[in-house]
Parts: sequence; C-alpha cells; structure tokens
Amino acid sequence: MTIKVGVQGALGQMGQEVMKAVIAAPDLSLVGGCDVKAKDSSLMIGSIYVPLSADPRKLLDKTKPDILVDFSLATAVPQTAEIAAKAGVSIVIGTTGLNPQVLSRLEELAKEHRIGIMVAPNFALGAVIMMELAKTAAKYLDWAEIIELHHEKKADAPSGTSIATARGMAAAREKPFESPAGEIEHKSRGEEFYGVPIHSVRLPGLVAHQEVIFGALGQTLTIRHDTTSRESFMPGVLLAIREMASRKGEFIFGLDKLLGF
Ligand SMILES: NC(=O)c1ccc[n+]([C@@H]2O[C@H](COP(=O)([O-])OP(=O)(O)OC[C@H]3O[C@@H](n4cnc5c(N)ncnc54)[C@H](O)[C@@H]3O)[C@@H](O)[C@H]2O)c1
Ligand SMILES: O=C(O)C1=N[C@H](C(=O)O)CCC1
Repeated sequence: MTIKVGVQGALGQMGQEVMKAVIAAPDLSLVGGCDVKAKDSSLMIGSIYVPLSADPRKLLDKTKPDILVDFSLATAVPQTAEIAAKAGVSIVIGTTGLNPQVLSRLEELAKEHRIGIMVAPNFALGAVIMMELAKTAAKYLDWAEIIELHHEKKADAPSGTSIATARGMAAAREKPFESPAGEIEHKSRGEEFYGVPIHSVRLPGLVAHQEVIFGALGQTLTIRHDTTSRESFMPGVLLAIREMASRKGEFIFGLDKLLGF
C-alpha cells in the first residue's frame, strides 16, 4: 500500500530534500507541501506538480496524507501538530528546539488521536551512532564537553542533537560529570545541559557537525560526526515515515528507537 506524505516547511532546505526523497521512493506518494512562505499554488519537482499551501488545515483537507513530515520552526510545531492530530494524520518531526512541554503535549496527542508521532533531533545514521558511542564513553570517562557546529542560518542553539547527546550521556552515568569549580560561570565556557557544557559555532560553509570530547588522566577521547550533505538525513526520514504510518497511538523520541539500539 502506498503511504501518502505531506511536508510542512516544504520550501526550506530540509523540506525540499524530503520532497525529493519521497518522490523517489516507490512505496510513498508526495501529496502536498505547506509553508508559511507559500502561496496557494503548486510547485514542480522534476515532472511532478506538488500542491502547496500556507495553511496546513487546507493542505490536509485537500490532500488527506497518512503522514505529515515537519521540518519548519519550533514555534510552528504545536499548532501544526494539533491540526494534524485532529485530522487523524500521523507526524514525523525533525524540527529542533522543542521544549519539554511541547514534547509532553505531542505524547498526549498521539494517544488521544490514535496517531503515530515521532520526534528525532537527528535523522543521520552516523549521528545516531555518535550519540550511542558517547553514552558508552560516558560510563567510563568523568569529564566531557560538546562542540556543535552548524550553518549560519540555523534558528536554534544549541542544536537538538547536542542536547539529546548530553541527556543520553548523563543518563548513562551513575554520578554527575566532573567540572572545574566555578569555571562554567564564564560565558565562553558554553552552556551546561545535564552537566555537560555545550559550545555552539555558526559559520557559512558548515552543514551540521558535532564533537563530543571526553577527558581523563593523561588522555582525551573525541567522537566526531560530520554531515556534509542533507541527503544524509533521508534514509532516516523515510524509515520514520514507513514505521510511524502503522504505529497508531505511539510517541517515539529519537531514531535510535527504530534502529534497535
Ligand atoms: N532532525 C534532523 O535530522 C534535522 C536535520 C536538519 C534540520 N533539522 C531541523 O529542521 C528544521 C528546519 O531546518 P531547515 O534547515 O530546513 O530550515 P529552513 O529555514 O531552511 O526551513 C524552514 C522552513 O519552514 C518554514 N516555516 C517557518 N515557520 C513556519 C510556519 N509557522 N509554518 C510553516 N512553515 C514555516 C520556513 O518558511 C522555511 O521554508 C530546523 O529546526 C532544523 O534544526 C533537523
Ligand atoms: O541544519 C540543522 O539545523 C540541523 N539541526 C539538527 C539539530 O539541531 O540537531 C540536526 C542536524 C542539522
């Protein structure tokens, strides 16, 4: 059976990449795109006309997708999710910067409306493996810091990936990480999440990169992941679409849950 897919944030860098990937997948059908910048019209991708709207309600009424994929802006996600949930449409969310209250509401929506909702801060397989390796290292090494580096147009800081990495690392340990007393008070020492300082770099020329650096007596361990093209996210996004179409009532945070880690 073909899974019908709509894309929120369709005119953005990720939205455009997702639409191309969905069109290329034989078991998926791209039914439309939505973006605050869009006029009610259509967009030609290759030889396909894709209906566009600025209003997610209109898009869902007109095109009736099974899944809505959202790569937009954190402030847009709560309203989009309420609209999709009421229409019985499952959601795959890659948008980062969602606060814990929004995540809790998404979990409620999945149950209330018997839809699948997945939120993943990073759909690149290598980034998910980096996070898993960081959890392992965190069990044994008592000092850690994260440097995340992204393109200059990124709306949020620190990245969703770095916050999720820090949370996973802290949860894997039985005690807090060590830190130099008082040092974190200095602005240039980053912002602490779950006891791990995170430093954010924003520069043109970058896509998405992260280093997790551990320290111990006489040694350091660096785990680094580099995204050099947004195509890296597409296998993970397509996997999430295929899975969430049938996971009614489930809320899942993180691609690792679908990869059996
Ligand atoms: N999970 C992942 O693997 C992953 C990968 C890359 C990016 N991201 C995240 O995806 C999001 C989008 O990234 P991007 O690089 O494509 O950004 P972008 O700025 O290129 O695209 C965002 C799009 O969303 C649209 N938008 C903004 N507000 C909207 C609203 N209220 N309603 C509808 N559309 C709206 C914008 O017009 C824009 O076209 C960011 O949060 C980013 O951090 C996640
Ligand atoms: O380009 C972005 O923006 C990305 N954001 C994600 C994050 O915040 O972790 C993942 C990688 C790309």
